Amino acid sequence: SAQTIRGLDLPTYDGAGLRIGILSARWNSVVCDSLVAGAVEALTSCNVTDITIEHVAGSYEIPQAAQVLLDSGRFDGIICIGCLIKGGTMHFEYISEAVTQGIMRLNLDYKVPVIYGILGCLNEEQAKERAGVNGAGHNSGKDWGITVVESCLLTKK
Ligand SMILES: O=c1[nH]c(NC[C@H](O)[C@H](O)[C@H](O)CO)c([N+](=O)[O-])c(=O)[nH]1
Repeated sequence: SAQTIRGLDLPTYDGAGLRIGILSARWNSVVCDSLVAGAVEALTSCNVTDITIEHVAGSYEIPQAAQVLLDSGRFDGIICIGCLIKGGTMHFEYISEAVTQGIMRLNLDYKVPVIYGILGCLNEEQAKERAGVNGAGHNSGKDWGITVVESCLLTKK
């Protein structure tokens, strides 16, 4: 069978002493809670113990809340977690684009890793597969936990 080449090899890094914030939307919480758990599991595997978890209502609220965390100066990196599921309107497109641009801007303005963990899904099945809900598929939260440590270590070089 064709070996898939997609995905991220998950090395582990020593993230001891890093202060990591996880900012999660409550919309589609079954998915987001699973992603948060995956991120925490990955961070723990990298010896990160200083983990702060905050919640906002929806993905649209994430960039502003992430900016508040960044302005506190208390974090070396942030993982933004949300799940957008396409509905019957254009809401999905508008929120997704705004949140994506907002998170990228924070990375560049603050020079702090702000990891993009906003799932953009066309249906619930896609969301569950990418969040490892009920053990199905792969939990992308694990990727993001490793990614924030790697980016923090690079930033601190
Ligand atoms: O995080 C999400 N927020 C959603 N909407 C709420 C939005 O993020 C804001 O909370 C709301 O618009 C108030 O600002 C979603 N949908 O509308 O479908 C969604 O799928 N996911």
